[in-house]
Amino acid sequence: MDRIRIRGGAPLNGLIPISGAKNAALPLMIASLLTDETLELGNVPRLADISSLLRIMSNFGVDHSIAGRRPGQTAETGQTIRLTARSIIDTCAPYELVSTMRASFWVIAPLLARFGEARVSMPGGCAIGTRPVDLLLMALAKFGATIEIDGGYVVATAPNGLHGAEIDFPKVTVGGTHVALMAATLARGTTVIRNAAREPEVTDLADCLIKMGAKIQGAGTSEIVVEGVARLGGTSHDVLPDRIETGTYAMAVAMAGGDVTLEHTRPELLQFALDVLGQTGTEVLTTPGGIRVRRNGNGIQSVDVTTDPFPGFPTDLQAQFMALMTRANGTSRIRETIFENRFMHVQELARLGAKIRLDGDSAYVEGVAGLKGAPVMATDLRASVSLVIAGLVADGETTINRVYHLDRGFEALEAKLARCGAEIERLRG
Ligand SMILES: CC(=O)N[C@H]1[C@@H](OP(=O)(O)OP(=O)(O)OC[C@H]2O[C@@H](n3ccc(=O)[nH]c3=O)[C@H](O)[C@@H]2O)O[C@H](CO)[C@@H](O)[C@@H]1O
Ligand SMILES: C=C(OP(=O)(O)O)C(=O)O
Repeated sequence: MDRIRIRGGAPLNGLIPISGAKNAALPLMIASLLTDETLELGNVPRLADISSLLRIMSNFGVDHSIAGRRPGQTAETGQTIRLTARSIIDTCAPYELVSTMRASFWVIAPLLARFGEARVSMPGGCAIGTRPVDLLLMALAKFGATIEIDGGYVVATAPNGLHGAEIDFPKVTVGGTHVALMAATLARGTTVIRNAAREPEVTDLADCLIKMGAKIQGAGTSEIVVEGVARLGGTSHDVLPDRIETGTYAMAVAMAGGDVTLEHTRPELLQFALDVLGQTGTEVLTTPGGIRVRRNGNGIQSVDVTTDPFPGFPTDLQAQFMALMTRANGTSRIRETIFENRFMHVQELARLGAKIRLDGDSAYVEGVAGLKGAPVMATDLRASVSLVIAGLVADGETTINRVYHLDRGFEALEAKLARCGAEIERLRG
């Protein structure tokens, strides 16, 4: 299994290109199941999760091709993937394929909406809490689907198609909103989704669905109204920039010090997190195509944060921010309100010398003068990258095991950091 080795101490200076968002690319790829025409997606990141979803789509009989690089494109431009779900031969998503990744469960919505049936294994994904799918199933039942659980699979049927529905989510769910949105596009009549997730990835999916012919209003607000249509067509769409990757590198610069421009990204995708970063004493400036992050000489101030649905502080940046706070002046309280078990990085950060006390949904991080390199291992994607951030300033060598978690969500992580001066390398095998 690959490992990543970092020698801490080097500041970061230069340019980091931000990839397309994993959490937008995945539902966009799934949306291709809603039409028999071709959906062309640009700026798709090269990630393990994308390959895993392509395997699942191939299993259904979806044709796909990855376009060659066009003139003017660089390795950082992202890949263009064309998906055509013309003749679907199977509507079952098996356990072996679905168990590695949460988003793959969402195929249930377009399969049901277009073919009237789906058999999908209960999902996997990052080990950050129990992560039930009750709200997704509640939404599908409201559309008129019959839902049964059989041998670890959700079996959903709607032989006469779906009908529009009033869906009130009792809590904000990104996956629930994606599923309801996709199902609603082909349901007969009007659907109203209340307490919808406002995450930019939901808006990106809605924008693409609208280009495919869907009638959607209100995406990006907490009430989305969808007028069902008989069929959707193909289109071309570029995946929006990855706000979590953007925030991760911004925090890495805040931690290591230096001056880095994050290219091909947009500050409004993570304004709350950037404001928090500003409060830590890091300079954050908007540039024409991205964000410039700078911290030279001054210390890191502790700041309290609470994770919240968008536009609040994202749970997917909580671990990275905690890594930053391990070196801050003073104590920071970090409250996790989205997932009940998203503190798996605490014990690994402690191996590097961090002082963190857990109390219910809060971590109290007392900044220390220095961290010391050590072998560490993480159990999920964002936790793994928080260890990279800590490793950037830890004295000596930090080796991060189980790099496959990082490969799920960070494209060319070592190359992007090494180009800015980090001493980081992948040890293969
Ligand atoms: C692939 C992808 O986009 N993953 C993101 C997505 O995950 P995901 O879509 O799984 O997260 P949700 O927004 O659905 O989860 C939010 C909360 O709702 C709960 N819940 C959810 C569904 C349900 O049926 N019942 C229920 O109780 C969850 O346990 C959690 O406590 O949004 C999360 C919250 O921003 C992010 O951390 C993940 O990176
Ligand atoms: C939790 C994440 O992914 P998933 O929902 O696929 O587990 C994530 O992207 O941080």
